[in-house]
Amino acid sequence: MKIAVLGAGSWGTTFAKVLGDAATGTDRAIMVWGRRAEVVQEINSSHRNSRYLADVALPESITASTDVTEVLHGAELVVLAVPAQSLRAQLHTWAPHVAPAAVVVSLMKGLEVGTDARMSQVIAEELTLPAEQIGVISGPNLALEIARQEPTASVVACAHAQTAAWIAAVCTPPYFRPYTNTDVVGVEIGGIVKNIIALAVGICDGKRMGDNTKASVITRGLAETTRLALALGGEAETMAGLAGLGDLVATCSSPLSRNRTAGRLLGEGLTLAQVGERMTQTAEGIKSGQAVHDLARQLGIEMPITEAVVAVLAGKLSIDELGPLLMSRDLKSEGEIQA
Ligand SMILES: NC(=O)c1ccc[n+]([C@@H]2O[C@H](COP(=O)([O-])OP(=O)(O)OC[C@H]3O[C@@H](n4cnc5c(N)ncnc54)[C@H](O)[C@@H]3O)[C@@H](O)[C@H]2O)c1
Ligand SMILES: O=P(O)(O)OC[C@H](O)CO
Repeated sequence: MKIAVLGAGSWGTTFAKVLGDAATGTDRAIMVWGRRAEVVQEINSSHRNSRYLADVALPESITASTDVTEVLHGAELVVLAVPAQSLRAQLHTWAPHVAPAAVVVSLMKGLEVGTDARMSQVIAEELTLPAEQIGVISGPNLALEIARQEPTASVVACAHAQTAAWIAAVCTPPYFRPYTNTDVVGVEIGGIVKNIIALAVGICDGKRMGDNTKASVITRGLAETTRLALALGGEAETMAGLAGLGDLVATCSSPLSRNRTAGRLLGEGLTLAQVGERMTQTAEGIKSGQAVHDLARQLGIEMPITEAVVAVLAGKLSIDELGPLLMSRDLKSEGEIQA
């Protein structure tokens, strides 16, 4: 079996390792596409990607190339792990090389700015694939912890349960346990919005705020994530699961999170441009925030934390105004779905 992983960053490389470790001793071949020749060369010569994963050793079943034609040739499973805003343009180039029967899986947690499309929708449009050939993997999945083989659960979502089960069976090494779900919308929305909530929690960290504040942001963040997911046809149970609550907790708690780190730097007083200079990896919430905000507006969904974070990112609200703005909202019942 050949598997193509497009994207040799933190999560793409880690997931290639998951795929390799899930099939030790078989003839599975995993080929990774990377933009940077030096990263590709290091994977091939030393079985490492030190730029993203320090000294983690990669399985020998993984090879890499900068030539996407070679990587996609004969791949029955194609895994996508590039920044969300770059996916559509990349797929224009990649589409002719994807086998018509291939199953394509998104590892990405972003919403496309301008179209408000989820990554599974971008894939369906650009590759003209049916829903049964498109999967999504999301959950509390900080790449470095998984690369270090720390036990982790995740969610494999596909509208067709059989495809989800097939994908899950392919990516189950001893340290990674995927659960299946047919709620693609809910799984994607959980992964997208938690990045924005993590920016807010990071801002709290940067302002030296305590755990009550952060727990309040996380919990109300889950409430607004759930409102958006339900409005789009997602399920409440998904938001209480690994791709909802689970990912929100992991991302908002971990110093490894790029989104929480970006928020912390903003909270410490850096400008967005200065944060961008410091970050060497993708913090999807910074760009997806605007798309989530636009989508919520269109649907008439209140997402006050997202709205406030987006206003901060746009320079329309100062960090010091953020807390008072959220605290001065009208009082309401906790159970109000549209609150
Ligand atoms: N790192 C994690 O812990 C983690 C976990 C789960 C999901 N994700 C999601 O996976 C996706 C990829 O994240 P990552 O952590 O691998 O990011 P990363 O920043 O570590 O790597 C991104 C990769 O994409 C490449 N890239 C950058 N710009 C590109 C472009 N314009 N076109 C093509 N390739 C480009 C980079 O060279 C790099 O190889 C994101 O949506 C992220 O939210 C990440
Ligand atoms: O580092 P972040 O903030 O992109 O989060 C990584 C993963 O999505 C956590 O599940």
